[in-house]
Amino acid sequence: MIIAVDGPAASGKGTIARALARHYGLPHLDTGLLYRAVAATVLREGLDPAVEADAVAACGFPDALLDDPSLRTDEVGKAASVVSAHPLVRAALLQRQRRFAQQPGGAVLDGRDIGTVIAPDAQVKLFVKATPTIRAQRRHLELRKQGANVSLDKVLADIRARDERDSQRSTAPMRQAEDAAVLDTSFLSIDAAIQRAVALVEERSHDG
Ligand SMILES: Nc1ncnc2c1ncn2[C@@H]1O[C@H](COP(=O)(O)OP(=O)(O)O)[C@@H](O)[C@H]1O
Ligand SMILES: Nc1ccn([C@@H]2O[C@H](COP(=O)(O)OP(=O)(O)O)[C@@H](O)[C@H]2O)c(=O)n1
Repeated sequence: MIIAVDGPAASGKGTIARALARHYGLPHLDTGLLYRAVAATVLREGLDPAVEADAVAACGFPDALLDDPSLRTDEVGKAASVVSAHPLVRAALLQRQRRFAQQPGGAVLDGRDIGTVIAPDAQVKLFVKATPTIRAQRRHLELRKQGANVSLDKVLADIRARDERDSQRSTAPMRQAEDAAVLDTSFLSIDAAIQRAVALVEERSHDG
């Protein structure tokens, strides 16, 4: 079974995807990390995320970089959103994600375009969302725990800018697949959101 989990920043899609992978004993890929690895490589080399050739040159990053906690910073997230708009960057990362999705036994992937581009035939597609204010509060808390000193207003402005860039780009924009089930986590605890996600997977995987 392939489970595709998409949604905007800090909606809770990673938390849900990890929990589903555990529940069903499936491997999980956080595809945002691939774009973050490209972005971190570009920034480290003093190159410009907005220049497509600079970002493409960074697509050969070593696998070990995916475990680096510095990929989780806000600065890298923002640059990831910039590099991910380049069609050649998306093309360079496509096969790796498709191979992961199509491994025998299935997989859980989370990102922005899993249900629409990477695994359009996935048996189960979830689109996880929450209001921008709630997502900003969650991300703010996370950044504070990392020791970052940033205001809630700034985090909210960044979330809105990222939503805009991710949904307006021409290649593989973030959007809900027509056959995706929406899971709004705004007023759900983490446990309740996971329970709801498992219930949706059960419903959908028995449908067809
Ligand atoms: N339903 C929820 N209620 C409260 N906090 C949540 C919920 N889901 C996730 N979080 C927290 O919000 C932050 C972002 O969640 P995450 O799953 O990483 O989002 P995404 O992968 O969509 O960016 C994390 O700190 C996570 O623990
Ligand atoms: N499948 C994906 C996953 C991430 N991305 C991009 O990568 C950026 C970082 O993704 P992420 O999932 O790590 O970010 P968060 O949602 O955790 O903040 C996003 O803003 C997207 O621009 C993408 O374009 N396609």
